[in-house]
Amino acid sequence: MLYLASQSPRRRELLGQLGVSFSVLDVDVAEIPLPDEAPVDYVQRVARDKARAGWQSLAPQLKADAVVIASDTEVVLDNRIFGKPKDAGDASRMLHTLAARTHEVMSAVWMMSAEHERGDICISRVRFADLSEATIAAYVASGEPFGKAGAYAIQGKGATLIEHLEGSYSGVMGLPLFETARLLQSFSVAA
Ligand SMILES: Cc1cn([C@H]2C[C@H](O)[C@@H](COP(=O)(O)OP(=O)(O)OP(=O)(O)O)O2)c(=O)[nH]c1=O
Repeated sequence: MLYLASQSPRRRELLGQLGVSFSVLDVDVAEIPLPDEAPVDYVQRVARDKARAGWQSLAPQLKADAVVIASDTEVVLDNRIFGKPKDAGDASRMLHTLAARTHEVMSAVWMMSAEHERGDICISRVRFADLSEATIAAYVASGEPFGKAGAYAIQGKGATLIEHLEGSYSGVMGLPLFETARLLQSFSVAA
């Protein structure tokens, strides 16, 4: 049985796109970078922590046949990590910083079974248009930035802020499907 350790509706939708059946585990892990932790290390550590928390929440009798998958997505610019905005001011500051620049979206996936645990990372490059004050204010007021790394959603109105994408659309949205399918196959889960 496959378990997705995530509260994100986007991840549910994306994993569903692969046509595999799965159950959802609610996990909540602290997302705090360690001092001097590189963004690539941070995103992979958090994905692993989420998968391990999901694994621990499983009843012992389910573990023999279980595969748990979790993911983490962060926006990175100039080595700074932009997670989910705390409030409207935070969202607005993030969008101002990202405007007219190219940032990276790092999405890590981690998978565990009784025998193995392993993960992968997908890094995409996203260029934002030059955003006016009014555009940022209207976008923040729409509510879409909340709960999204970097304060935008490529799958929503946030698409209108993006001039160029190099990489994986599903990775930016929260679950890189190429890497996920490859990992599922390596755990003998058909995808
Ligand atoms: C950049 C970007 C992020 N996001 C979302 C995906 C993730 O849900 C969120 C990043 O936060 P995460 O901490 O990766 O995930 P989460 O807390 O929402 O869910 P989980 O329970 O799995 O930990 O940002 C979009 O939906 N669209 C985008 O374009």
